[in-house]
Amino acid sequence: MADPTPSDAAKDAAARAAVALVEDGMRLGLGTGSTAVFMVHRLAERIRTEGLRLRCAATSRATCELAGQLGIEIEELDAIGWLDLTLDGADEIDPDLNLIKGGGGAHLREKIIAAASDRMVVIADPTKVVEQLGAFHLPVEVLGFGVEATRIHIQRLLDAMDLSQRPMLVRQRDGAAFRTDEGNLILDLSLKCIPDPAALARGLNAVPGVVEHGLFLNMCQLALIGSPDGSVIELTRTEDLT
Ligand SMILES: O=C(CO)[C@H](O)[C@H](O)COP(=O)(O)O
Repeated sequence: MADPTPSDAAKDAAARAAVALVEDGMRLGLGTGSTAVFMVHRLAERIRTEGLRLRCAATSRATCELAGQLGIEIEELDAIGWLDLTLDGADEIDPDLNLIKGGGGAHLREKIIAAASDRMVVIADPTKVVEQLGAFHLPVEVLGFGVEATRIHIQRLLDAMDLSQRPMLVRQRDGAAFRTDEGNLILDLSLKCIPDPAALARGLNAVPGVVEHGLFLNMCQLALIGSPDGSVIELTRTEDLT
């Protein structure tokens, strides 16, 4: 196996800190992505060594498969009902802990799981912390049916909001359109910056054919930012401190 990179060490540090928040009997949401992979491994370790009894729901097929390989039983969200805590990665984190997610194309299930949790804790390396959201492309999951009409609606919305935008691309993988776990397409929006994420979220939510976008606003209560030296910084929302 390749030596761990500084970025791996940072992700693992954040993952360890997040898994330390897990208590026996909890109902957990397990996120998706390379940082979440470290978290699932660390969680499996704690289950093995401490015999934690947990009920877990996964945000993607990939996480479900990994958890299964590591001996973590995954249940349907509806079988559990509600979750105490969700641990997930992010593509960008702003000072209010608003997020862009969906780099892995799993943001639909990720948002449903996070919204069904008392608490969402995000884990990341320092490259994900930004002053303003938008340098990372914003993923928008759309139905395949009428995708061109949906694209035109979104373009009009972006024009009306004066959000500069390179051509909106249907995400590709292995030479074909990428399909999400739900069988939908993803449009990646290159916006450079998003001055008013709430207004953009409202606009996207109103477009027929949009299934879910990657803006996670007011959902995350704590971000754990790992560093390659193993230290972890905790970020909380400024409004939660007052
Ligand atoms: O939203 C996600 C998947 O849809 C991931 O959490 C996000 O892309 C971060 O991934 P990584 O930890 O690999 O950087």
